[in-house]
Amino acid sequence: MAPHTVAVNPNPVVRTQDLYRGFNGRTILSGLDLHIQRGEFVALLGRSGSGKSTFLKALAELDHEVEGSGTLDVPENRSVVFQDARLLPWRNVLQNVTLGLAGANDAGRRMLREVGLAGRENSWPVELSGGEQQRVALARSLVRDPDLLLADEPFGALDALTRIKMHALLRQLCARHQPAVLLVTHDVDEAITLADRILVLEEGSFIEDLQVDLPEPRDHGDPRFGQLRRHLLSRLGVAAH
Ligand SMILES: Nc1ncnc2c1ncn2[C@@H]1O[C@H](COP(=O)(O)OP(=O)(O)OP(=O)(O)O)[C@@H](O)[C@H]1O
Repeated sequence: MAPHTVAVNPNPVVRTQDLYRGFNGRTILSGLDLHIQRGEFVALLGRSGSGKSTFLKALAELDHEVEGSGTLDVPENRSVVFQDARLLPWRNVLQNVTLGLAGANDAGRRMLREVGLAGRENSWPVELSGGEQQRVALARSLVRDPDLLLADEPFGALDALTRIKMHALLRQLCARHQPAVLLVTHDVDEAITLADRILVLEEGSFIEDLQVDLPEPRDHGDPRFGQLRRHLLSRLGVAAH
């Protein structure tokens, strides 16, 4: 596991420099520098309240109420997935996927097929399970072919089995569509399973920036998986057993 070194690429998809964010005079992010390259899958770990969502919202430019400074370059074409699917209940599945996109029905159907929901185009959100709703949310994000996918605990509300299926699906979809990804998660195993690179945020700074050089699909029984898990848990202040 080598420390991450940023490849020389003059055009990262995401670039932050000296990024500060705070609330009511309290600093949450204190001068973050980060580059994310096209196709790079980055997971962001950190204790509760460390500022993970604040950082993700900064990249999504959804943080209007915040105090801040620094440089932020993010692509226009970006999608955000949250813990809840946030589907419109009065639109069917296909309409939710293609919301705001004219003439995208064929692309929407293709995307629904990719997430395993072919034949459910005319279903209503209320007729879907939580995992299916998150598949629709992923389809809605990826049909826009985003340069940047921002995901804030997207599987946090799902049961363990569905989460495993969604991990495989997300990896496949990202390999195919190649967006840069920032995934915020509390789950160390999820981060190691999915990411090319893992950041740990603590007291406003990245205290870890690790490249995950494990073969795919990632094997939880691989001793290197366990070693990385122990290291990350200790950096998060949790004793691993
Ligand atoms: N709108 C806000 N107004 C004031 N303080 C805020 C606001 N949003 C977040 N904070 C504070 O900023 C800090 C970081 O919050 P943030 O939600 O980014 O943490 P997090 O790492 O995502 O936490 P969690 O893992 O619990 O979701 C917290 O102390 C939180 O209370």
